[in-house]
Amino acid sequence: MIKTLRVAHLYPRDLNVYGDLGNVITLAKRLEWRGFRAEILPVEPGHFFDFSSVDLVFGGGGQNSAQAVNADDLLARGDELRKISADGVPMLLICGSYQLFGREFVDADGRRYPGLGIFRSSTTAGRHRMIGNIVVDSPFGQLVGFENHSGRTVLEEGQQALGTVRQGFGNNGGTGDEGAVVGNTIGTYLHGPALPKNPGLADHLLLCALHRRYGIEELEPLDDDLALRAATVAAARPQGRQTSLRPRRRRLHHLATALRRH
Ligand SMILES: NC(=O)CC[C@H](N)C(=O)O
Repeated sequence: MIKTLRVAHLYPRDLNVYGDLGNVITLAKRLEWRGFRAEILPVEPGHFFDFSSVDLVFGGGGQNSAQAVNADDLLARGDELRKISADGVPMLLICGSYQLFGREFVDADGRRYPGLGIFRSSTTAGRHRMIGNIVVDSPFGQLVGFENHSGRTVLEEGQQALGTVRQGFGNNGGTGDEGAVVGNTIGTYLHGPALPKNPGLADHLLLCALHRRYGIEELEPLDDDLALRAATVAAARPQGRQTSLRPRRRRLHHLATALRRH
């Protein structure tokens, strides 16, 4: 029987800006490439959903209007989500979802949306949007992505951030931190989507879920990760030295070089 992970995808129609669906696809493919299987379960507003047998939760980003439409529905699922978060079920929340997993989100018109309070954070929308590429130093390596948010998220004393902003705005453009982490629940502003560009973060979430469900202790690296890592290292070498990368890896080399230039 193929070992399977059940992935709850929060409001896939509404909270899915900037290709955030690509995160779910990445989780599924990185499982399949290793002989596992992913069962993606949409959580739709107004529909019953049982989180008790879920192995991983993903929520994408969305406009203020999309957040407003789903805020009450998410709040109604708060007890279940807080319980499984405390039980160690890995979760990745991007931007709009991240904001609603904090204590509250106040939109540009001053409307308050109570959050789940899993992150000890509060978000207030400002007039100025924070848009652009972002680089974050984190325990999962240097994370790269794209951000576009007006919400300024402030972490309370003692609330762990995902990382430190090396380039970009991060939580609020002022405190230098990005994202938030509580146990295996991770919030971040990284769109892009985040996980294809940051395989270390993707595999962290998968390993948490595989260990919790099947006791698996480690994941073998995937060929592309090694190639991408090799390509990135090669790109950092002084120019002029021929790399021995195969054509496919050479493409990755050029990709890594192009990425480093931005
Ligand atoms: N990209 C997003 O998810 C945006 C979240 C929220 N509407 C904001 O602008 O801050």
